[in-house]
This record gives sequence, C-alpha cells and structure tokens, in this order.
Amino acid sequence: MALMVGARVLARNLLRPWSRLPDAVPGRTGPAAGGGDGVRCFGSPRVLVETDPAKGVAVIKLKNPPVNSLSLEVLTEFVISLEKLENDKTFRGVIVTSDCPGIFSAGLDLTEMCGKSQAHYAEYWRAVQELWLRLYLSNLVVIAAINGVSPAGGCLISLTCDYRVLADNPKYSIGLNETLLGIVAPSWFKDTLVNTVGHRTAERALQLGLLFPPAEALRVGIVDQVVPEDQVHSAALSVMARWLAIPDHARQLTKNLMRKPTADRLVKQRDADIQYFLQFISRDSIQKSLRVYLDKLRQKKG
Ligand SMILES: CCCCCCCCC/C=C/C(=O)SCCNC(=O)CCNC(=O)[C@H](O)C(C)(C)COP(=O)(O)OP(=O)(O)OC[C@H]1O[C@@H](n2cnc3c(N)ncnc32)[C@H](O)[C@@H]1OP(=O)(O)O
Repeated sequence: MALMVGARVLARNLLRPWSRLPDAVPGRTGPAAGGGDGVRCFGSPRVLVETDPAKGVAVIKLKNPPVNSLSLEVLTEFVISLEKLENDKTFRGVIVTSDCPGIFSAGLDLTEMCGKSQAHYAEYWRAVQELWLRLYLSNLVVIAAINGVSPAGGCLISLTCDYRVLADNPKYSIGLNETLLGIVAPSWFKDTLVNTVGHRTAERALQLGLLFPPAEALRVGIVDQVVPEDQVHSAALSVMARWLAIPDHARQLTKNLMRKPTADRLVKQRDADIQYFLQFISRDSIQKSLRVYLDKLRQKKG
C-alpha cells in the first residue's frame, strides 16, 4: 500500500492542477466542529487541513494514530496539503499540530526503514527529503503548535517551522534522539538543529540524543515558547498574527536568505544523500538496532 503512494505518486500529484489534487476528507468539508463560520476542512485521511480563509490561516493536523509516525503516506499527504495551501493566495500562514492526544509525532516511521527493499528505502528517503525542503523553504509563515512528545523526525518537523510553541506538560519532550536508537541524524537534520540552537548545544544534544522537557527546551531555544497545554493553539494564533503583520515579500526574502544555503546543500546532493541513506540503513548492524528498538517499544505494553 505504502509503495503505491510513494515518490512517483508524489511527483505526479505535485504536477497536477490544483483542482485535481486529493479531495476533501469525506464528511469533513464545511464548518469545522467547534470552528467559526467560514472555517473549512480538506486534506486527506492522515493529514487534516482546517482553513480559515478570512484570517488567511490554515491548521494542518497530523492524524496517524497511534503515534503520528511519519509513514510514506503521511509524508506524501503532508507535502500535497502544503502545496495546496502555498498555491492558494488566500493563505499566508499555517499552524502544524497533532490530532493524536499527547503525541505530536513519534518521528519517522521505523517500520518504513526496517526489513524493506532498497527501492522502498530510496522512495521513503526521497519523501522525507521532500517534506523537509518544502517546509523549510515554505513561503507561508509556519508555526508549530507542539501538543505532545516530539522525538527525532517529529522534532525535525518542528525545527523547520518559523516558530515553535510547546505545551507545558512534564510528559512531553522534544529533540533529535537518533543516537539512542543506534542511528545517526543526517547532516541536514543536524544543520536544522544547529541553525536553531547553535553549534555547541546541537553537538551535545545530538551526541547524547537528548530529549528536552519543556523548561529545558525553552532554555536551550529548541522551542520559542512554552504555554499551558490548553493555550497551545491560541498562543500559536497570537504568534501568527504578529508574523503576518510583516509584509510577506520582505519576510519571505529574509527567510530565504537565512535558510536557502542550508537547503541548497541537500538539493545539490539529493541523490548522493539517498545512496548514503541506503548504504547506512541496509547494514545488518543498523537493521538489528532498529529491530531491537521496535521490539522494545512493542514489548512495553505486554
Ligand atoms: C548517516 C546518515 C544516514 C541516515 C541514517 C538514518 C536516519 C534516520 C533518522 C531517523 C529519524 C526518526 O525519526 S527515527 C524515529 C525515532 N522515534 C522515536 O524514537 C520514538 C519512538 N516511540 C516512542 O518513544 C513512543 O512510542 C512514544 C512516541 C513516546 C509514544 O509512547 P506510547 O506509550 O504512547 O506508545 P507506544 O506503545 O510506545 O507505541 C504505540 C505503537 O506505535 C509504535 N511506534 C512508536 N513509535 C514508532 C515509530 N517511530 N515508527 C513506527 N512505529 C512506532 C510502537 O511500536 C507501538 O506499536 P504496536 O505495539 O504495534 O501498537
């Protein structure tokens, strides 16, 4: 199933005229539950989009229970939804959040990187690259409303945003914890973190695989604001209003100035990066580490 919605589908969808992109989630078109007049929903089963055209703001809600892992489908649907918003001049900002209670995103889907074919790994990694590039360079103001745990790929998504609001819950943490799994955060994950918190903090955090609880996350700057859990969305909306007060062209050019050199490093060597990923992820030792980690997660319950 996952293979059916991979890079080829992604490429085809991205070239499609807007009107032919995936349609609204059945039953979710029209006023959002609890939303005001004019709030409309579209998106896909795993990536819900609530739009408020009057405000020019959309909310992307990840909904891939139980843990919002970033499967190939999620990555693909996320990119498509983002592109849809980017192409619609009504929208100037998007809030990225989760529909899964207590979990922003468990990061990349480990089952996509374990026991699959080389072709699948390549397709998956290209989709990860694509989402990162799209989010990191988005013309929209992108704000993360982090309403749950946010390890590894979940943290990466947050880091691509222009601003991060984290819910103040001691159960939540955020960071690039790859080393704890026996794997390595790729150079562009590292770059994104360095650009956010600086070299020394990133070096320590990456080597130790640190997952920062809210107060610590704020202190090191991996998030910009920590607020009571029930205020995450309203805080994100307030921040959005401030960012939208800046003329788009000036803000967008400035964002580009700050981020393009980092993005270009990946763009220039995307295929090589995929090959490197393939070599790394196919190693017996890495596959074994991933299997052991997945087994541990599964055994937690039993
Ligand atoms: C050199 C450079 C080259 C490149 C080198 C390669 C670079 C790769 C970079 C990798 C980036 C990543 O994001 S790797 C992913 C890192 N992510 C993590 O470490 C998070 C792991 N998950 C957790 O810690 C927890 O699940 C957590 C999110 C806190 C939620 O805890 P809960 O108690 O609520 O839920 P759990 O019982 O643990 O999980 C529920 C189910 O979800 C599954 N599950 C949990 N996380 C999952 C995940 N990420 N992918 C798939 N499945 C996952 C569990 O196995 C369970 O499956 P069932 O038992 O079957 O129901």
